[in-house]
This record gives sequence, C-alpha cells and structure tokens, in this order.
Amino acid sequence: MFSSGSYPLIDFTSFDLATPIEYDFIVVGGGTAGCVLASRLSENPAVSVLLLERGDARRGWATRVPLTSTNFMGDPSAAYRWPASQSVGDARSLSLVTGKGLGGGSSINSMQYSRGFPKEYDLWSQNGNHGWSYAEIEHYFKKSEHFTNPPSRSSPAKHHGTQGEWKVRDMGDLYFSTATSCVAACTALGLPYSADLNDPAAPFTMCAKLDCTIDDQGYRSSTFTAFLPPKLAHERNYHLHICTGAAVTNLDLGVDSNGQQFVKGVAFQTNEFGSKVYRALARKEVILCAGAIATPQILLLSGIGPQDCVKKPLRKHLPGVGHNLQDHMAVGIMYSVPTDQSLHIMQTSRLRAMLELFRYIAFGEGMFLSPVTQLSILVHSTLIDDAGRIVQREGGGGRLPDLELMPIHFNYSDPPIDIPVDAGVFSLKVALMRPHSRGTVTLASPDPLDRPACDLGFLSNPADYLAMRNGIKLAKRIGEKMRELGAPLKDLCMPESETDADLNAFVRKTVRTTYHYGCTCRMAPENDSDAGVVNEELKVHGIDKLRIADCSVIPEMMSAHLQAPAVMIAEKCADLIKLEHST
Ligand SMILES: Cc1cc2nc3c(=O)[nH]c(=O)nc-3n(C[C@H](O)[C@H](O)[C@H](O)COP(=O)(O)OP(=O)(O)OC[C@H]3O[C@@H](n4cnc5c(N)ncnc54)[C@H](O)[C@@H]3O)c2cc1C
Repeated sequence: MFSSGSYPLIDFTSFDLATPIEYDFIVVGGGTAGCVLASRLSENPAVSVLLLERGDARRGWATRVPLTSTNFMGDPSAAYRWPASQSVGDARSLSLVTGKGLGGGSSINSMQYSRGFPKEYDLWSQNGNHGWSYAEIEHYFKKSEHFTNPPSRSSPAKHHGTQGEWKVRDMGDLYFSTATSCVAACTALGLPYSADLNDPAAPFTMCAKLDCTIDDQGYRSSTFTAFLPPKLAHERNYHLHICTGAAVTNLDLGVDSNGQQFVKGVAFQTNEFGSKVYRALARKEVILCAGAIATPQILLLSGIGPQDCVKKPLRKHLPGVGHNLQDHMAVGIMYSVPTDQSLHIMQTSRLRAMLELFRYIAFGEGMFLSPVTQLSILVHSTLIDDAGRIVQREGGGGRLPDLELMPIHFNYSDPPIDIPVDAGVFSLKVALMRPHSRGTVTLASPDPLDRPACDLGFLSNPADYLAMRNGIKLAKRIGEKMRELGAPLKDLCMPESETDADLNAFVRKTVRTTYHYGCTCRMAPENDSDAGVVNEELKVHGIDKLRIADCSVIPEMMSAHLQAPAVMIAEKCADLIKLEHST
C-alpha cells in the first residue's frame, strides 16, 4: 500500500473500490492550512486522519531554496495558473496562480510573514464571529511560529512564538541599497519606520520591515516541511494517511433521521480525465482546506451554493458560496536601476548567479534567499492629498490602511513587459488592501477536474480607483525623494500624467492579481448582507459534519498577506474540533 521513497505516501489506486475506507477525519487539500490541520488532528494516536492533496509532494533541493522555489522563478508545475475573466480592465486576460501540492501556497509564495492588525480581527469578532478577536487568536499565531532573530539582535519580542514548528525569520539588514533609500524617503515623507510589521502596537501608517518564512539554514519553511516532516509522517503513518495526486471531486451527502443533511465522506480521483472514482468515509468530520478558489468549487460540485450555480441536484441553497471573491489588486510603477540592484542580474549574468550560489551554499546569504521585497508601506488613502503627499488629518491615523506599497527588486508587471536586457528593475507596487470590488468563483463546467471560472471583478466598484490613484501618486513621490537622496532611478513604466483620466487608464492597463484570494466562503451569518457560508466554529451552515479551514473563510479582505492568517485559522480549527470531539 505504501509507495516507495523516503516520504510515506499512500497509493490510493490500491484502494478497494467496493469498500470505502473509513477515517475519523478527512482533510481535503494539503496546502498551507491543510498540512497544519492534518498534523494537529493526528497528534492523538487514537484518531485516524486522511489527507487528500491534488498536487504532489515536492521535496527536491530546489523546492527548498527560497529563490528557486518562488513562483516567478520556480517550477511552473508547482502551481495552477489559468486565465481569469476580468470584466473591467482593458480586456486583458489576468492569470490566477495558486499553489499545487503539499504545502500549497506556502511552498511557492514569496514567504512574507504578516499577520494583519489586531483591530482587523476585533472587527471579525464585533461582526458576530465570537472567539476571533485578536486577544483570542494571537496565541494561535504564536503556537505555530518558531521565530529567530539574527544572532546580533536581542531575543524575540513577546508577540512572537519561539516553540512552534513554522520557521519565521527576521532577515536582518535590507539587502539592496534601493530598499535602504526607500526607508529614508518614506521617513522624510512622514511614514515612520517600524522594524517589525507584526508588532501589535505598530501604527496603521508606517514603512515596516517584513519577516520571512525561511529557516535559520536558509531554506523555505512551508507548512509541508514544517508540520509534516518525514519523521513525523513516518511515526504517524498507521493513523495519518497522506495521499497525493488525489483530486476530491465532490462530497457524499446523507440525511439523518431528523431530516438534517450531513457529510458522509468524499469522492476523489486521479488528475487524469475519466479515471476511476474512489471513496472515503468520515466517521466524524470532513474539513475543506482546498483554498479560496477550489473550496467553493467542491461545494458547488456537491450541490451546495447559489441555486442557479450548483451542479444539480441542489442540496443546499447557500448564496455566499463563491461570492465575495477578493484579492489585493495591484499595479506597479517601475524604474530602471543598475543590474546589481535587481534580481534580474541572476538571469542576465551567469557569473553573478554562480557567485551568488556559492555565497548561498557556503554562508547561507545573498540573492538565493530571494529578497524580492523586504518592506511594506501601509497607509490609508485619505491621508494622501491630491499632490501625493502625506497629510495629517484629525483622526485620520486611526483608520486601518487600505493601501500597501512595496519596493520590489524585479519587473512587477503581469504579463511582464519587455525591458532592456542590460537593465535592472526597481518596482513600487501599489496594492489595494481593502477593496470595494467583489468577484466570483463559479463552475466553468460540471467536470470536477476543470479549473473553475473566476471573475476577479477588479474595479467593478469605482470607489477603488480613488484609492489606487492616491497610492500611485504617493509611490511617485517616494521615487522622487529616493532620487533626491541619490538613488539611481530612471523612469521605465509610469502613467502618462497624474490627471485622474491618465491614472485611471494606467490602473486599467496594468492591474494585476497579488494571488491573495479570499472570502469566497466567508465566516458570517447565512443571511448577512454579504452572505456567510460558515459560522464562527467554521461549520458550513446547514450541513453537519462539514467545516472549512482556509483563506476562503476570511470575512473581509485584510491588510495582511494571507499565509499567516491561513495557518492561524487551521490552528484554531484544530482546537475547535478537538474540543467538540474530546480527541
Ligand atoms: C505566487 C504567490 C505568492 C504569494 N506570496 C505570499 C507571501 O509572500 N506571503 C503571504 O502571506 N502570502 C502569499 N501568498 C498567498 C498565500 O500563499 C495564500 O493565500 C495561502 O497560502 C493560501 O492558503 P490556503 O490554505 O487557503 O490554500 P492553499 O495553500 O492554496 O492550499 C490549497 C491546497 O488544496 C489543494 N487542492 C485544490 N483542489 C483540490 C481538490 N479538488 N482535491 C484535493 N486537493 C485540492 C491544492 O493543490 C493546494 O495544495 C502568495 C500566493 C501565491 C500563489
């Protein structure tokens, strides 16, 4: 039954199709949240857990090196990439990208670790999701985290965890001098510097340094490598079964003697069209962790969702499934810089790439640690005046930021615009953190192996233009100030002018996804104005024995990048399940 190799995977094609195997818990999707949940639930040797992951288990050296494992430089087969429809932009096809394989997004992302502000979680709680205020969830962030400071620094602040599985690292000094110059420019423009983005006491307006999910050996710390390492998987393989290449196609539903619908188990198959269908039963619960795009797809394929969108028969009309899709839509203004100020040098100079490889292997430092970005600049758009300057307004600093600007040492356009081969690129990304626009996930076809249809809905609410325009103006002021301070920036990709019309046109032409998909099965009451799909215990409304634990449950897009919130949600879900089932 066990496949060969050093990682104990279960070969489900040896399952007897006539007799479904039974487990206490079935976790669907072994991505960022799924690996954490499977690990926590299987802590009790008396509990049996099946983890079904559609992608594979990638464990080679390059999948652990930060630069070579990151989506833009890594193996394209480690991600799903498919076109989204975009009703508003300049009819460009935008690419959606999500992680595929154990670790999911955490195996291919840019490794930035950000939790979001305490006030954002307090809002979850105030909006009816009791138990999710920051005071009630901070310990889940700390539980998973193993934070390390560079040796020269003092011990970690008390809001960091040091005993968890997931390695988070302060990356030390800023790598590129353009980043240092960016901090100086921000400070001069009224954006104070903070050394720790995740400090709960940090102000809402700041230029902050980011930590990364990289271990002290210089390897990527995905939730796969952190929570399901080979030793643990071997020790538990009699009660934790990990299946890769297993695409869950739908939930098997039943009705109990009270007429209440519940989940009996799941159906799954290999990624090959027309392959056999396998089944597994859940004695206690099924937990969907397939991410903000695939989780609603599985529900729709199971007849759960808006009645006109589901694969028939309709089992439960839940209007929120697949609705409220949100992402941090972004644009980038770009400058050319000397190539040694940009990751482009790794593509254009073989000698430099070899030297960097040597530095990485010998000393654990340099560009292979992938310093794509080390800073996050957060501000509310109403604190930016028409000229793009920060203004102090009465009470203005008390608003959660709706913009994040990031210096990125690479070409931040999608699809990438052509740049001269001998140029390096410094981009200032402008992302909308609290978008008003909403998109949708629907079925493209009844075939469960097809990618679902996604309309990102960017700019469908005109209110989003105003914030983006202010963000671009601020980015331009930062670039100008950096130049004044001596940074060698030459304009490369800019709006024609700063009129509203030209800025709007620039946004439409260059808007792109930041891959932070969420809110498609939001945690809220079923009849909320933005309809909810799960309750505060992450249970799907109206269907027993079914929970969701991934980015789809985030009630409203927040100012964090989403991998840390996904892990926190999985940690809390594990505790909710253990409490209910006394495991
Ligand atoms: C390129 C990129 C860069 C990013 N950079 C950052 C960053 O620097 N910092 C940050 O915080 N966030 C970043 N993000 C976002 C973050 O990684 C994701 O939001 C987060 O990892 C999502 O976690 P999840 O558990 O919800 O889903 P995922 O991690 O996507 O996991 C879902 C899993 O389910 C599996 N699956 C899907 N369908 C099925 C099915 N039918 N059956 C079985 N399994 C299935 C998938 O293969 C996948 O492994 C980035 C994302 C991407 C794609």
